[in-house]
Amino acid sequence: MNPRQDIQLEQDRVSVLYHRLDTVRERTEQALAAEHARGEPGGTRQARVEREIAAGEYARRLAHLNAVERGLCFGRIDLGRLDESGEALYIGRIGLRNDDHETVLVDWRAPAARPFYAATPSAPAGLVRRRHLRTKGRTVVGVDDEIFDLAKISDGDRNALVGEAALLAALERGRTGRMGDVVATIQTEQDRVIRSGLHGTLVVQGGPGTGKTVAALHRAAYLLYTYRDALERRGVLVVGPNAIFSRYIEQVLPALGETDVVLSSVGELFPGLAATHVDPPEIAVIKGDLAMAEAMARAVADRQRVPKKDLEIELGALTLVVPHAVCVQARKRASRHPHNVGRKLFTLDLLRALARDEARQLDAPDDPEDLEYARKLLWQEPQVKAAVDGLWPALTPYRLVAELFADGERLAAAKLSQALLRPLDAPWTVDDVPLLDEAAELLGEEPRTQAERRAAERARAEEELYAREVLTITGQEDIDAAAFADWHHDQGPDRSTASRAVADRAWIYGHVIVDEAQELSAMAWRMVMRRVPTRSMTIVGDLGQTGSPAGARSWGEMLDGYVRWREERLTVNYRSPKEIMDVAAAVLHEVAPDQEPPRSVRHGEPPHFIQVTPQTLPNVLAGLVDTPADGRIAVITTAERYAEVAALLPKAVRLDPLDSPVALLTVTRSKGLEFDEVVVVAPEEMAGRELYVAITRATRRLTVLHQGELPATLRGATRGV
Ligand SMILES: Nc1ncnc2c1ncn2[C@@H]1O[C@H](COP(=O)(O)OP(=O)(O)OP(=O)(O)O)[C@@H](O)[C@H]1O
Repeated sequence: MNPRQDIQLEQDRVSVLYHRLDTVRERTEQALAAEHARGEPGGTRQARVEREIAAGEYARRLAHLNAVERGLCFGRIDLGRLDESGEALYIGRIGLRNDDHETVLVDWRAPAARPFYAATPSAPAGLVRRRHLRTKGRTVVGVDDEIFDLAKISDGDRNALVGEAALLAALERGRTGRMGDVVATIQTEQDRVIRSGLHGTLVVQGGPGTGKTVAALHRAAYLLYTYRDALERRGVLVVGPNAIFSRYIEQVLPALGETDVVLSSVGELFPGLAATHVDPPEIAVIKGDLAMAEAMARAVADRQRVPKKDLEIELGALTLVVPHAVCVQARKRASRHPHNVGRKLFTLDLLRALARDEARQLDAPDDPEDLEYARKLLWQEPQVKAAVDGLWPALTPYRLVAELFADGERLAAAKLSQALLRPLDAPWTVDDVPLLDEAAELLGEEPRTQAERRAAERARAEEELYAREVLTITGQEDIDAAAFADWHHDQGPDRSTASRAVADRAWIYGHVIVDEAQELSAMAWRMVMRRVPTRSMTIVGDLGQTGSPAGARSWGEMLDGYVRWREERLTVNYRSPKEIMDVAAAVLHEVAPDQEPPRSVRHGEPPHFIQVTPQTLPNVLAGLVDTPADGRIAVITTAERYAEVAALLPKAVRLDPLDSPVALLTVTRSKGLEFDEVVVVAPEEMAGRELYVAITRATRRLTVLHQGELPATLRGATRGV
């Protein structure tokens, strides 16, 4: 068959698949419309609930069907023989069946699709051919074949790329400013990461551009497909380095049909706060150290005081007294509990003692009911409240941490450095967030919230009971009563698992993915681990790129205390051409000699090195960013140089870095992103690891502008160029 016939053959098949998609979509739309039509006001509560749940399910299904329009089918595998007797499976973004319930399209995540990604010439997994279909809209524009012929395997084939032509075509495309999915071209080593089981902690170590982020996101989609029952209710959390990064990746999962995943950065993990400020390195190191957990406990204990002598409270003509020993005993009893729970016990003990003293002074009989009444009255006295607040105040995490850092004596009591001192109204930093979380654990809930929670639990139990009844009456016992109650409680699909999870600090996720994980401090790990007691996690990062002074130098250092983890490595760089990666490898060798640089799959332009002076920098920079380019440019510099360079690029600063044709970023903010062209300004002022991150953001062209002498590692590289 010649290529045109192949394309025609596949076009026929792809047209059938789109036709099927249209049919399924139409049927779902009709079913949804029918549910809405039934939705006239009135009817029993039970009927309304049934309608709502069915409509929600259809709406979800419809959104999913709409999401897979682009690139519905992208692959075909042939098993057995390449003639009529062989079997061909088509691989796509979702699974489809015909009216006879036969599979006509295999979901990329289904076990049957696995050979499409995992087969190599030396281990073809029963395949005789793998075919990538290139489509534009609904039209097949090309096919790329790999024929597996065991007789002709060479050594080089053992490391072969899956669908090399399709892969290279995907990599050559200009970047859009948003990460896209790669379902059609997932590589074998990435496939291993994606399909690794749900249980336990998987660490994925890989150099820049090896597809750690993209593989982690496809893994989320795979896990949700394969373990939907286990994950749908608890949800999946993806933690990234900052909000720009979250926006950079936010389209990947919806394009794979998954919308119910929480994307967050460490600065956003405490509900109600979105911290972006960063501390100076020496402060970040202190706040990130695990010793901070004990210091926070000391800071809380410091807010649980007793007077040096007896406690005396003047109430009109009376002076009520609580003996010192009673105060000490009350504190001892209460301090075994979280602070805000302890406050209640402490208060009760003091009120008891005060009521007894009052009765004694008034010669009143020692009657338990009278005493209880007296206690209640005493609690209404402002002097009593003020005394308790002075000794054992009700605290929120914000108040505890803000007052700790604003008071030298409190810092000293917690055995913390005075370097942490700052104004009471200082903005919250990213490194404060794990401390607020720690504080929330130590403080426990405020009594009022606890009462609210109990009420909510009662209401919840009633809802589940009601849901069970509805499902039994309507003969839908296969639907999970708790999920049904959730849905009903939330009045439809709007309040999804994700939106409930985001708002609840104590939410426990079914799986947590941490990206750029090398940047997390020990305290940040402590916070993340609270959200996933099962330790079902995927941790992706690169120890060669650690920028935070409180970040990881080894995975064991951060993780061994929590879990026994397994590791996969990604070794191929899909982002930067070999010429750029060679320069990066020299830098890596200097800063992290134990880390292996990834192998690039493409060739391109060698990097350009230009020496500038303060006088020539504006013109040189303007020349680089003004030249009409067919892609997106990032200018990357240090935090110290940012303002100076920003003055030269006012437009770049005004626009969103992900949408602007020219973006200006500090190294920290460029983490995880990529651009067609990168201009590095002031490499001589960057730490080695920063330099490594900056130069590995480029997909096509790298220009390095240096004023002083080039860093030694780059000097070697220029000689080779
Ligand atoms: N199998 C693939 N097919 C097509 N493109 C791919 C594939 N794997 C990775 N890429 C592309 O390579 C680029 C780098 O991927 P990604 O950002 O996931 O790498 P990373 O390892 O997270 O990098 P970094 O450590 O620098 O953040 C992205 O544009 C991604 O889409």
